[in-house]
Amino acid sequence: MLKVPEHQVAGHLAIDGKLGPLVDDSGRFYKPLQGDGRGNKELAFYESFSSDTRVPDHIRKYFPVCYGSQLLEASNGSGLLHHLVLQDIVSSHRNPSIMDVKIGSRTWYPEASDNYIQKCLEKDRRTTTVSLGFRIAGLQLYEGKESGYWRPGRKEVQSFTVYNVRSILRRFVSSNSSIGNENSDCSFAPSIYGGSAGILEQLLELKAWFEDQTIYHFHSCSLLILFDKESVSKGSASVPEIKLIDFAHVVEGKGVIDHNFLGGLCSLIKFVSEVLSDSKESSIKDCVESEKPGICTDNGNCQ
Ligand SMILES: Nc1ncnc2c1ncn2[C@@H]1O[C@H](COP(=O)(O)OP(=O)(O)OP(=O)(O)O)[C@@H](O)[C@H]1O
Ligand SMILES: O=P(O)(O)O[C@@H]1[C@@H](O)[C@H](OP(=O)(O)O)[C@@H](OP(=O)(O)O)[C@@H](O)[C@H]1OP(=O)(O)O
Repeated sequence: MLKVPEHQVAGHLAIDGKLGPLVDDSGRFYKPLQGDGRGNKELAFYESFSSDTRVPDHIRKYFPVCYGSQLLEASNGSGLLHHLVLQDIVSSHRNPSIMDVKIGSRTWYPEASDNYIQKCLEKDRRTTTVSLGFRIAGLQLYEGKESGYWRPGRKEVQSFTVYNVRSILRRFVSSNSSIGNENSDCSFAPSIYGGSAGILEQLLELKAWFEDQTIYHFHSCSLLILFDKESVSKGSASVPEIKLIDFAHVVEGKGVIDHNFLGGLCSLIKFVSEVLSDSKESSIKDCVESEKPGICTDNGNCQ
């Protein structure tokens, strides 16, 4: 039984009779092949990527598994349509907080039509793409059983400023995220952004590959960043994940590094690093000023 994804945070949504992705109960994500060649380009990328021996195994974990394509009833009732069959990255998470971060200081690419370049340029300037090298394209923050999710709409997301992005990256890893951004406690930063399996280490591993790979240029791709806040707050291990998605505009690298993506990735790494170091500084300060001063451990605890 196919249904609309419960935790889709950006892109084309299969609601109100529109064409969009669907999911099943066995961990599959079905993305309709988009028109004017974008869908075929994305399918061709997955086929090329999955068989490219130049891609190291430790980098493959940052991409969804692709199971090929399948002819399915389109969500907009237009009949049978080819869909990409992908691993549903979210299916193993109960109440995921998710951020879709579109990487790159430009989402257009030289080979695109003038109209497409104009459309992208206008949005890149209006959002934080040009100023930061990335933009938040969508997000949902789980704020507990009572409050549920904070899911800003498309218009609000596209109006985010540099200040908003900085605040959201703090709010994303805060236990008190439902209150104003200025007071986000970033209490989950050490375990979600930090640590050997944290977001920062994963971003740095991806960065090392992008400093060298010249096979692909990942235009208008997103990094999906997700974790289960509830399991973290209960102290159980919740491995935060990053996954690259949306390869409708990937072009050949032709022996040149993807400096557009790499620059945006470095900028995101800088922002995440700042949240992490701020959270450690405030933990040390709390530790020293607490009634029983102790030693502040690496993951921000005071013993
Ligand atoms: N493999 C996946 N597993 C789970 N969720 C996914 C997966 N791929 C995409 N999504 C969800 O769907 C959203 C949109 O994905 P994607 O960007 O591929 O679609 P799109 O319609 O091409 O978007 P855009 O309009 O930005 O090009 C993502 O933000 C994410 O929430
Ligand atoms: O990048 P594409 O594949 O041409 O599709 C764009 C894209 O989905 C874009 O969203 P984003 O990538 O900026 O998040 C859409 O803009 P809105 O979010 O403002 O709707 C465009 O509408 C998409 O173009 P199209 O409508 O031609 O599919």
